[in-house]
Amino acid sequence: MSRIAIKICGLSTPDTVGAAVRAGAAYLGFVHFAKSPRHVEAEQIRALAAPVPPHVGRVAVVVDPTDDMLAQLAAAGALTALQLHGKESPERAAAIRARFGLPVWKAIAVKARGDIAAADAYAGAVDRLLFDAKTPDGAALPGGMGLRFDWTLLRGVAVATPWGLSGGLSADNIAEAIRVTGAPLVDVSSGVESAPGVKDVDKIAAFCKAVAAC
Ligand SMILES: O=C(O)c1ccccc1NCC(=O)[C@H](O)[C@H](O)COP(=O)(O)O
Repeated sequence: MSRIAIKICGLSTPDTVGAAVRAGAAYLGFVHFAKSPRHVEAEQIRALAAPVPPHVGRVAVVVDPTDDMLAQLAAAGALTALQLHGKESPERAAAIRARFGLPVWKAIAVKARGDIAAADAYAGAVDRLLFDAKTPDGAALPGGMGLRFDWTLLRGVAVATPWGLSGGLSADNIAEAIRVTGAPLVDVSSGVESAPGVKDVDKIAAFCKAVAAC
C-alpha cells in the first residue's frame, strides 16, 4: 500500500468496491445526495460496505445534511466518517461530530488562495479537510465534476488539520498533483469513471498504481 492514502469516491456497485479495496484504497466514499449520478441510499451503503475489511474506511459524502438524514446514515452502522461537502460552518461541523460520534471531514471549495486560508476556521472542529475544486455557480453538484484547481495554491501552506487533495485527479495527473502539493491523501471520482457515475475497475487500479509509484 502507498504511503499516500487514497480515497475512491462515488462507489455504488459491489464490483467497484471490491476493485478499490484490492487496489489498496484506504477509504471508500459513498455519495448520499439525490442530485448526484452516484447517489446511494443508506441501506445500499450498508450492503456495499458489509464485505469491506475493517482497515478500509467508509465515508458518507453529504451536502448540508439535516440531523435526520445523518441519523439514518449513522443507523445503518457501516460508516467510519462523514464528509461534509456543502456550506456547513465550523460550528455545524463540530455539532455533527459531537452528536453522531463519527470523524468529520470537511470539503473546502478552492478557487483562490483565500479559500485555503478560510479552512483555518475548521481547525479543531473537523478531523480532516479535503481541498476540492470550487464548482461553478449554479452547477448541479458541489463536487464530483472532474474539475481541478491551481495546485500551486497549496504549495508551502501549513495546514494544521490532516488534509487531502481532490478535484480532477486521474492516473495521468496524480504524480504531478502529489509533487506540487505534497498531499498525504488523494481523492478521486470522475477520474476513475467511464461515464458520470459509472466507475471503471481498470481506471481504479491504474489510479492506485500511479499513486503507489509516487
Ligand atoms: O461525486 C459527487 O457526485 C458528489 C456530489 C455531491 C457532493 C460531493 C460529491 N463528490 C465528492 C467527492 O469527494 C469527489 O470525489 C470530489 O469532489 C472529486 O471529484 P472529481 O473531481 O470528480 O474527482
